[in-house]
Amino acid sequence: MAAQLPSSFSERMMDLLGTDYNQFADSYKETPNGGVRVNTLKISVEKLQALSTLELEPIPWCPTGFYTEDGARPGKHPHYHAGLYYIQEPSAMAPVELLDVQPGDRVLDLCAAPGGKSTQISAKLSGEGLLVTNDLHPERTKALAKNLELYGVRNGIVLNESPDHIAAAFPLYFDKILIDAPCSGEGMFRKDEDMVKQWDSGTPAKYAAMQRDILRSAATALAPGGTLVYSTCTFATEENEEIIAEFISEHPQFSVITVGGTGSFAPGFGELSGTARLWPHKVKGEGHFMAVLQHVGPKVSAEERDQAEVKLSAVTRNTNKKGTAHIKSANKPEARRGKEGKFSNKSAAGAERGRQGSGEEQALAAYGDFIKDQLGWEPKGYPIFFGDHLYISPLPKERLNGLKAIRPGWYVGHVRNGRFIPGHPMATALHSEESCRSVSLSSTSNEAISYLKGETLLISQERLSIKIGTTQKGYVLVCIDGYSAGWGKWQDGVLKNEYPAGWRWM
Ligand SMILES: C[S@@+](CC[C@H](N)C(=O)[O-])C[C@H]1O[C@@H](n2cnc3c(N)ncnc32)[C@H](O)[C@@H]1O
Repeated sequence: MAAQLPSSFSERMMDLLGTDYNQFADSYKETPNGGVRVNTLKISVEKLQALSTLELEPIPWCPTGFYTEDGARPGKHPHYHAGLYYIQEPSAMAPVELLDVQPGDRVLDLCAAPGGKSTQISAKLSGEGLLVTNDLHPERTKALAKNLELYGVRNGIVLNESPDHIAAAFPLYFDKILIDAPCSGEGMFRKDEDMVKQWDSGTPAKYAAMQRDILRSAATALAPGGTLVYSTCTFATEENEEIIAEFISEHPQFSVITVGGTGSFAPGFGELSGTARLWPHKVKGEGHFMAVLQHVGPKVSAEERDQAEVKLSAVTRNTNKKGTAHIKSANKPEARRGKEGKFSNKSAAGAERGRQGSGEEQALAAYGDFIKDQLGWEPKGYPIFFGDHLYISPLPKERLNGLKAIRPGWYVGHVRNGRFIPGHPMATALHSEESCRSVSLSSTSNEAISYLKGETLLISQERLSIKIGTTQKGYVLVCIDGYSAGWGKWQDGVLKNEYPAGWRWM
């Protein structure tokens, strides 16, 4: 690391670490470790290990994470463009492991951009349940949305909201919440010199105020019995143990689950020894802090919580003197809104169409034709239109009323002149066997890179995988080593490239 550590930072670290300080300071002479995390939404760890030319060394705290060797350029490989792995700092893979996400959970990632941890959560959800992923800063939500798309997430909603708005819209709603808090970033000094330049001795106190507010909002949105993981990439105790101690004293319904002192995790300081730290002089990774907070209330299933919300909203409506419902539609539980909109279910589709008017009805019909021909199966979820653009969402539209949704669900495409044009994110989330037409390009051939550069390819008819009863002409799912990367349009031996300009290989 070329930049000098600020002297007030070094003095504080000497006080904190005592005799360990010299070892800590020496770690700044070492090169930071690089890492990749396998995207198990698309490929298993074993298959990636067999396929990849990268030298992969396991990261102890993340079964899907691997150190990459010095000088490796994992971003310059077609596998990266097929979303097979996410490039992530090794310590940053730890918080989601501690959140213990299970398929079917409702998960909120409150401070999520650019999306490293959200993509990790999605992989653990395996397409079941819900991920609401959020960032306060509008510019940063663009990268967040793009990463969810690159990694093939179908059950994610991207918001650009303040945590208190989210808490008001989803009270007692989530099984798991991650707060990867904005922080003074001291743990990243070795990796990112800009963090050193932006730091002064007042920085931790400034962030502590934000962290306090974010934690309070998260406590409101967590369901009884739920789990909240709070993490930072900083060393300052005022952003770590002190914040957690204050939170627990204000919220006695939470307790700290002990992880510090187990495996690679060093204990937190003082009474908060159950919280965990990753130290750059003790593990191969940058500095991190994590606290696992458990709501002590009895666990209640999502369905029971929805039922309770229905009863509660009925009571509040009845006791409201003006006789009007004062729970905004954004708070209505799914149970009151019936089942998911389904194109094959005539009654549900009819109701949906009735609400949406004839333009959307026609657009849904065009979409229905497309998926019948291209997929032969129907994606699960609620259809949500933004103009001509269609999303398939894990939540009904009304659930998102009043919230700034950057992506209300899986973007499947748009309708132009009555025809459905599939979107790039639809392709990246499909497995080759889920598309009636596909072609696989080898990552070791020039073809894969030509495709990623946006070039037209010559592909003979024999190379297409076509399901019985499907015509050859039409949209083709283009895969790299068998894993989806985008669309092409095939006719008479020519594959017209549909890889979007903003995503191309440079
Ligand atoms: C440490 S970064 C998150 C990194 C991300 N979790 C990942 O793994 O890629 C913290 C994020 O919090 C966002 N942020 C800052 N203040 C916030 C707030 N009050 N509410 C929500 N997000 C906030 C920042 O824009 C930043 O993207």
